[in-house]
Amino acid sequence: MTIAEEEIRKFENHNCAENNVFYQAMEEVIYSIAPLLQSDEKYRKHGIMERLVVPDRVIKFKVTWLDDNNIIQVNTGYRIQFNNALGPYKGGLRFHPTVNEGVLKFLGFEQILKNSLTGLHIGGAKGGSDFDPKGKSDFEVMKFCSAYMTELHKYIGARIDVPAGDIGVGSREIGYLFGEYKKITSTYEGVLTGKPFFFGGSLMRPEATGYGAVYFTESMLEMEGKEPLMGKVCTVSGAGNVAVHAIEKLTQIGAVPVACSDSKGTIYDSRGIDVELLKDIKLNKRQSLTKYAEVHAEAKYIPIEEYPEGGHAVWDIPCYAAFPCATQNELTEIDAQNLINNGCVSVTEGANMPSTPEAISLLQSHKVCFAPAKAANAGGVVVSEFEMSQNAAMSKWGFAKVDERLKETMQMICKRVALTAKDYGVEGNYVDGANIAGFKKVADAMIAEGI
Ligand SMILES: NC(=O)C1=CN([C@@H]2O[C@H](COP(=O)(O)OP(=O)(O)OC[C@H]3O[C@@H](n4cnc5c(N)ncnc54)[C@H](O)[C@@H]3O)[C@@H](O)[C@H]2O)C=CC1
Ligand SMILES: O=C(O)CCC(=O)C(=O)O
Repeated sequence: MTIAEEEIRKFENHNCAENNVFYQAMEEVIYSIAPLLQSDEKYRKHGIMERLVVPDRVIKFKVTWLDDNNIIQVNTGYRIQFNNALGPYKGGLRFHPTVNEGVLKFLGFEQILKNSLTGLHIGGAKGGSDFDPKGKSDFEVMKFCSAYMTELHKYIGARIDVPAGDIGVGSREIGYLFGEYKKITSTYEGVLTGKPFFFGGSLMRPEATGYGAVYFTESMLEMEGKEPLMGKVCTVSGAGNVAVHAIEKLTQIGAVPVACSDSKGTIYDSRGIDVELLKDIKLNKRQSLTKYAEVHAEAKYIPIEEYPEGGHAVWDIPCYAAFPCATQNELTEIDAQNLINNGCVSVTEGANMPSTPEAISLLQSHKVCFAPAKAANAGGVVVSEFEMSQNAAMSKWGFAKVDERLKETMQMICKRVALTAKDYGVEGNYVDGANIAGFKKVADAMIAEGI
């Protein structure tokens, strides 16, 4: 039995229906770090994996709120504080009907290693609720956020745990959450990141994840001796915060992002996505992507039901570089095969774990440059940490400073991941490089801090 198999066997009890995505994330990490466990016995001796896969605490609570018809609604709220060996717990909040403990454990676990890769002092956490903001009025979202914070405020603080946004949580929700925290605690502190700029947010936090994924890709392509993105056709899935800003940065650097998607369908616009229109439809008005095709008749809208099951229309559009920026396991083996058949050279994960393990193996075996989420989408949490620094110092950084530091950090992460992969005999494998480098730093801190 190999070390990886031995380790995976220890954690078989985590493999149940609710934990399937958590188990998927954990299994990938164990396979990647096996050479490290083999070469340095201290990690097993100190039971690092055993300690890392169990969150420090899982906070689960009832959220009761009144809808616009004065009917009582009940949701479940969570905060999973996973690991604070490197700094205060840090990670987003997701509001989506699919949220459960298993999904948040996967996201929190990934966040530990992602935050470690940034080189900043931030631990890993994730939280959220099964509340669905879709179709709710602003007032209902506000009431839900207030009720959620009524419970959450007991567990967070600028030096304890600093939540931010994720799916379904943008600056509107962060604003309401911050307002309630301030009201309950009478404290004006950097307890949340992703705040609107005019009351303590950092410039560029909304753009950071998407921009960062593009910076990472440019760096990876250069390191792998591939042509840069300028002039190249790109495809992006999703149409939320990460996707829109990836499209915006691609457009700024002269690439041609031709596609985006939401849970109902895909837009293909061969002239390049009109990013201002997309922002207005998805980020301001929260409308369906069909509106895009109503304005630009030349663009094609492909409803999800018109594409064969098992694959996704967005990955069947020829591209040089693909950016999955929607949600977990949205890029399947069938999609990977389509990308390969169409000559795709690189795949960058803007979303968290958007590619299935089978898709990753296939892409890597065909030498497609593959940038895993925990490295490539770290830009969001990096600028969140910049926001924490600015709040702590009561200062404000200009756009150029944030952008420059974000770019530098993404380049540093890319280099560190590539060099780690090389050191461990898996040159070009950014998945293994990211897992080993991320794990090693947290593990060393856990050993140094004792049990
Ligand atoms: N917001 C951030 O700063 C960060 C977000 N992420 C990850 O990026 C991904 C997207 O997050 P956000 O853009 O913030 O969320 P968002 O709520 O702004 O947007 C999500 C988008 O994905 C679309 N979507 C959902 N399910 C889909 C599906 N099955 N097929 C196609 N589109 C689908 C939605 O319609 C929406 O347009 C998530 O995996 C999140 O965890 C990762 C790092 C930071
Ligand atoms: O900005 C943050 O604190 C967390 C962002 C996040 O949730 C993520 O990186 O997945």
